[in-house]
Amino acid sequence: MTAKISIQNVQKAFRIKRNLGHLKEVLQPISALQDINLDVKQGEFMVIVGPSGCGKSTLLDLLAGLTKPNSGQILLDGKAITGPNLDRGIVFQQYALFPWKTALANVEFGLETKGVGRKERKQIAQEYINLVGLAGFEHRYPHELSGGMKQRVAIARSLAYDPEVLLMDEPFAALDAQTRETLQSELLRIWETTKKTIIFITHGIEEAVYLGQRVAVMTSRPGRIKEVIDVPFEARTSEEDLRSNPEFVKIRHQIWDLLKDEVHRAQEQEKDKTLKANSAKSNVKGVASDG
Ligand SMILES: Nc1ncnc2c1ncn2[C@@H]1O[C@H](COP(=O)(O)OP(=O)(O)OP(=O)(O)O)[C@@H](O)[C@H]1O
Repeated sequence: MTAKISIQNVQKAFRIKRNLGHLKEVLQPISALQDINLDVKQGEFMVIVGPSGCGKSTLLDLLAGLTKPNSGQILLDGKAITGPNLDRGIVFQQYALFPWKTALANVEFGLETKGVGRKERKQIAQEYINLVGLAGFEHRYPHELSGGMKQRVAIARSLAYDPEVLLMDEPFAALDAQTRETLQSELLRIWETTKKTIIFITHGIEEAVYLGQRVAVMTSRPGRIKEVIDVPFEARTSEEDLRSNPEFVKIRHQIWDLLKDEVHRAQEQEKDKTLKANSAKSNVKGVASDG
């Protein structure tokens, strides 16, 4: 069976400006992703977890078609992704809602782009407002909604134009712990209702195990897929408290075992980057005062 999404030998590097201690800046390549291979099945909930700076958002941008790989390709239903398209919905950490539009009008937005007529647009948008549990709040503006509610609007907006795949980049990271847990279980319910293929990016191991049918663990930069872990829970949306289930705890440990060295390495890289930046700054100061 063809995968819904197939990431094949993907590499991505950026050229960054570096000041090497004299006033001239040079462009240096930094490798963000290296040899990423991953297939996601139709209707699957795939979570990608990795340390800070390992290239998770870079991978999501590639899936969204916002940037292109330096080599390799990403296929959606067997066809190469060449740019952004309504076949992929994106939910970011920051809500990215239009502040001058109501919740309903925000959800209508993608449908407008798709050319759906006014009446049908309203009706579909209302359905998705209801699906995300916001009935009664459709005429509120973003500034009148809590963080969790704004994120519900963002999810409704991405689903309303019926994308093939939902791409989510740390969508709950900015929310408080209780709102986050509520939205996690709501998202599972929405996933079961809509049967969408979801690729969800997170730092959080518990979030990954709770949401994912499979969890792809990434290495520190340059990001590679270290291992893909199966999370074999049948009824994920059941009332049972999955988080205290011994199997859940076991998988959480297994993922932490895979991640801890990577997190350590990522922290060292971060320290190194800060030290280099500081020493470049003081060199520049030195050169400037000498002159
Ligand atoms: N546009 C860009 N130009 C230069 N470097 C970039 C650019 N985007 C990302 N990078 C670098 O690529 C690496 C991966 O970044 P990315 O944001 O994808 O990581 P991440 O895993 O999403 O991080 P975090 O978890 O902290 O959000 C980082 O070292 C980052 O500094």
